[in-house]
Amino acid sequence: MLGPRNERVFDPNASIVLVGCRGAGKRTLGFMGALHLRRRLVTEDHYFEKLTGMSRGQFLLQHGKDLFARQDVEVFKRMLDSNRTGCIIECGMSSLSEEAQDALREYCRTNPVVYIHREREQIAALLDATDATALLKADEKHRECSNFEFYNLDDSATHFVGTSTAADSRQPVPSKLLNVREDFAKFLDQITGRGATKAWLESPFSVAAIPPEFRSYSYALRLRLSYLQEMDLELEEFEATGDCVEFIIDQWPDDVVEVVSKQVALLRRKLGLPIIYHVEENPRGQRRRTPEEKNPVDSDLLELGLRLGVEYLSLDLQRDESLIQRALRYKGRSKVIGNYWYMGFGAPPWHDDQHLANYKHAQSLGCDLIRMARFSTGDSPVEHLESFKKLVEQTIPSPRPPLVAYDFSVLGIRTPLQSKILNPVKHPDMEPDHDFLAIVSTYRNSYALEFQQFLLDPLEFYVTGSNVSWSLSPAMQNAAYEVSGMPHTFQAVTCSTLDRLTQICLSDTFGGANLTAPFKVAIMPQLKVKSHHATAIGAVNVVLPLRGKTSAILDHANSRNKAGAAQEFFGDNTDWSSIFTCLRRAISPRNYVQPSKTTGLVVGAGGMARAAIYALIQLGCRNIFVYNRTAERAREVAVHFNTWAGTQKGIGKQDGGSVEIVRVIERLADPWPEGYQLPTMVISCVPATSLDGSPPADFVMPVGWLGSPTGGVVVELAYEPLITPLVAQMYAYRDQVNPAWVVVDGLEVVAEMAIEAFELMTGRMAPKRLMKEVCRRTWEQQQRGGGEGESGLVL
Ligand SMILES: O=C1C[C@@](O)(C(=O)O)C[C@@H](O)[C@@H]1O
Repeated sequence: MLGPRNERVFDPNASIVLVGCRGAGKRTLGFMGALHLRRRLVTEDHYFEKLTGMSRGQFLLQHGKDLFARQDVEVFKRMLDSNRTGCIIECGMSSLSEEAQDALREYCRTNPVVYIHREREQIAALLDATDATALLKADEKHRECSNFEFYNLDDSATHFVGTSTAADSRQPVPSKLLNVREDFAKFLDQITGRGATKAWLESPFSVAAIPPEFRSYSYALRLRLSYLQEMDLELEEFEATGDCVEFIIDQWPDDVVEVVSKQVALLRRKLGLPIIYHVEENPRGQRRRTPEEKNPVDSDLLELGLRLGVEYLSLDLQRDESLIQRALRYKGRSKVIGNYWYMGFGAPPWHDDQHLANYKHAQSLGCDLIRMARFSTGDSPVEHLESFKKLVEQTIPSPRPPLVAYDFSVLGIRTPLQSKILNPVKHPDMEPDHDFLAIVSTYRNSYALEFQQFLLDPLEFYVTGSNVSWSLSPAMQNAAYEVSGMPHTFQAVTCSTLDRLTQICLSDTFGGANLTAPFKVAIMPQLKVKSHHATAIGAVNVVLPLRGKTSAILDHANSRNKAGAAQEFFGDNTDWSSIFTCLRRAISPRNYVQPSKTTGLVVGAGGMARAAIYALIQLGCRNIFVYNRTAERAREVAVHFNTWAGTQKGIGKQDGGSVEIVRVIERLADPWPEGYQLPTMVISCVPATSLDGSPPADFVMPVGWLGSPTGGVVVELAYEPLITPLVAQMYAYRDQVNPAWVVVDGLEVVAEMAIEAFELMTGRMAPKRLMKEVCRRTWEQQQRGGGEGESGLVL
């Protein structure tokens, strides 16, 4: 039997329609979505005016209610019809009419129509009290004429992941709506199917590039709705405790749709992991339900998960046929994990033909992954499961859906590493409680076991360059290895010759290195593979050994954390991406980049300045100015990027000629270049201490360049001292003149670099909060004249 046709895979460029109540945040999300996907934003009000030549209010006054209603629906339909691709369409009040809803239902066949909603109390607070009840009631209809939904979680539902020592009262405030922006971008990437491909093309070794089922080992953190509801959990503490999270719905409160949507939004925001969405048929501790009672409820809940755009839907294939068919028809771009659970005594042994038949059936239904778990009473030696896995490999030609299979008993799963992928794990603080997998290991312990069983090897990692003894990276990386269960080591090694660097890299236990001067550019010719960002910048700061047995990148990526000979290396650049992350986090909605208008200023002309320019380009900025004490070097950098931009589709000319997106400012005394807005993004990449006998740059902004009425962001890369002349100037300016300036200090950026380097080097999510804390703590210890950062080796 074949699975039903998937009804919700649309052309990736199909316009996305946003519907929902007034006050749900459609306009803001529409704006953010259009920026993220680089699409045109069409709003109903604007479209009405464009077609009729007057606003809706004016039309109503002039033509009366009946004509207005007819006109409104006509405009609505035309708006949908003439903008079928390449847009984000924000619907206004018209979507409350029946005729418009019919049109939306029709549109759902070809395009994503997203119902935007948020906590009812919040909407009610925004609306006129008399309106609120009626509007919210009418709003419920939107669920029936949409095919996706996005729960617009209040931004304050997450606090900024930062540190809290006294010195931090000056920490940058994250931009308002940053969380919402990131959640919505992730949602759009999922429903358009562009997320994984984009990550893979840009940086094939990044965590996001390789889905958990394609990693050499991966773990799913089990989180039950009942835990989340009953326990007062700080979800941030679940950071980096799995490769994905399995959200298990095991109770049905009255407002279950609201509760589940909100939990999915919270998990997405706070854990940042792919979600496996599972609706449990017979949860322990709950009353047994009749099939008539449970099938419709569970079927609706499965559909809700798919509407919310979860990455994986877990579907029990021993359930009612119509429930299975409905989920498969609606699957969209979510991957379906087809499950067979044998939970009681008398489960067929692994060599029973039933299991292979089950696998084939799940495959024929179109499942993307297949999961089989079997209650075992000592009747099933480990070898049986292993032979079953081999049988699948030998009899089913590839590509075949990845298999997750394990034995479990009343004591939990047999061993944490039974299945290679999506092994269940729990959070260390969590009681086993009423989980049928009574005991499962934690992520850390399971991962540590991989090393104990020699599946992975302890490796040596480095930060190296001519001046690294004070690097904060060893403290951050070693702390991260410790909490992640990795027996690796990370040390600072002062070295300045390529020969010596090559010697380090050729060791069988070399895991990877962070590079600083003088290697970032000099190493480029020696690298077999580079990310395309590193190629564009012309510099790398992360080097990894390539130990795959084949030339496939996936094979190399999955050989991380393993020792052995490596002759070839991969290079990437986390300097630009960490600056990019810090800028994006700090920029306010009023200063969102508008390519033709927004201006950026980069101070310096070394490797870091190149990374900063590239970060600005990636943010969409096309007016970038560079100032450097030696203007000649700034000119070289400008030529590099202008030539590169000329070869890029969407940035420069199609003929490959040079385009001027980077320009040089010769002197600080010069007025800001005429015809350009004052800068709203400033990145200083010059040292604030004296290096090699030359005087410190001590850069401060000429006051005349600081006049942006909407303020902006200043990113300072130096952190010796932390309060550089520029940071001090900006604090004062912010306090006395314009509070709309945000200052990001050097520790914030260097922690972000280390986080991204950890993920590239190990393929695992970094414990971000911990690394940020260790960064500040180590820096403070160094200031007091001691601490971990000092212990670099000199070679
Ligand atoms: O600039 C930095 C920071 C760093 O030098 C460190 O010490 O952690 C490591 C470099 O790779 C990175 O480019």
